[in-house]
Amino acid sequence: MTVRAKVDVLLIGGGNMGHALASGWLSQGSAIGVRLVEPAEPLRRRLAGLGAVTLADIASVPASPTPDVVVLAVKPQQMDAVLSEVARFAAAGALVLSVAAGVGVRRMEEALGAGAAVVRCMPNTPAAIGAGMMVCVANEAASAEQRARAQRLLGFSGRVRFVDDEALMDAVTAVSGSGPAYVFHMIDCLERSAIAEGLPADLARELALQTVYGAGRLARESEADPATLRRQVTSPNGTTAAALAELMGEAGIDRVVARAVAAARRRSIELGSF
Ligand SMILES: NC(=O)C1=CN([C@@H]2O[C@H](COP(=O)(O)OP(=O)(O)OC[C@H]3O[C@@H](n4cnc5c(N)ncnc54)[C@H](O)[C@@H]3O)[C@@H](O)[C@H]2O)C=CC1
Ligand SMILES: O=C(O)[C@@H]1CCC=N1
Repeated sequence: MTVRAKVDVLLIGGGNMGHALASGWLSQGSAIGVRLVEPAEPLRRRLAGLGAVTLADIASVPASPTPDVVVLAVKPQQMDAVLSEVARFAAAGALVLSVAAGVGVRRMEEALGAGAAVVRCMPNTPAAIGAGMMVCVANEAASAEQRARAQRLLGFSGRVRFVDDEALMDAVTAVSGSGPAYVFHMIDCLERSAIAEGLPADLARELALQTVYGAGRLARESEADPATLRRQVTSPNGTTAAALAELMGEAGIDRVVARAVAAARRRSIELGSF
C-alpha cells in the first residue's frame, strides 16, 4: 500500500487540543502541511508562527486542493455546525478525523452523508511533544490507505491504537484523554506538600516534576509492573510505608481514582447524547 509522503491537514479548531496536535505536526519539517481554521485571532497567530496557513472560517477554505485529512478539534457542542460545513470535503474524498469527546462515528456519518470516511480519535495533550496517546475507531468507508494515513499522522504525536469496539471510547477518554490532568494535579499536590514541609519553592517544583517524570519513564521502560516498582521503593517500616498507609487507606487514592475515572466516563457518555 502506498501512502503519499506529505499529509495535507485541514485543522478545524486551534484551541488546547488542536494546538497540541498541530504544534507537534509542524515540528516535523515538511512531512505535514497544516491549514488551520480558527475564529480567534490570537490562536491563529500562535500556529501561524509555527508555519500553519490560517483562516478565520470554514467557508473561506477553497474547494481545491482537497485536504487528505480534516481534523475536527472543536467542542462536542460545536460539532453539529462544523460537521455540516465540512461535509463538502468528505464528499470530495477527505478523511474526517474528530477528536471530540463523546461524538460517535454514527453521528458523524449521518451529518457528513453517505460514504464519508470517518475516524473518531481520542488524543491527549502530551501529543504536543510527541508523547501523546491516541486511540481511534475507523468506519467502514475509511479505506486501508486512509487508516494508514491517520496512523502515520497521529504517530508523529505519540502512540496510536485502533480499536474495533467504539463502546470502549468513553473509558479511553476517562483514562488517557483526561488522564494528563490527573497527573498534573498530582504534580501540583506534591509540589505544594513539599513547600508545606519546608522546601524552597524552586526545589519543590523541581522535585515534584523530576519525580513524576522519572517514575513515569521507569514504569514504561522497566520490565517490572508498577506494583513491583512500588514495592521496590517501600522499605519495611520505612518512610514510603508511612506515606502509603495514608495514600492507600480506607478513604485513599485507589477509591478516589476509581470514582474520578467513572465520573469522566459517565460525562463522556452524556456528551454523546447532546
Ligand atoms: N483539551 C484536551 O486535553 C482534550 C480535548 N479533546 C477534545 O478536543 C476538542 C477541543 O477541546 P479543546 O481544544 O480543549 O477546546 P478549546 O475550546 O480550547 O478549542 C476549541 C476551539 O474551536 C474553535 N472553534 C469553535 N467553533 C469553530 C468553528 N466553527 N470553526 C473553527 N474553529 C472553531 C474555538 O474558537 C476554540 O479555539 C473537544 O471536543 C474535546 O473533547 C480530546 C482530548 C483531549
Ligand atoms: O475534558 C474534556 O471533556 C476533554 C476530553 C478529554 C480531555 N479533555
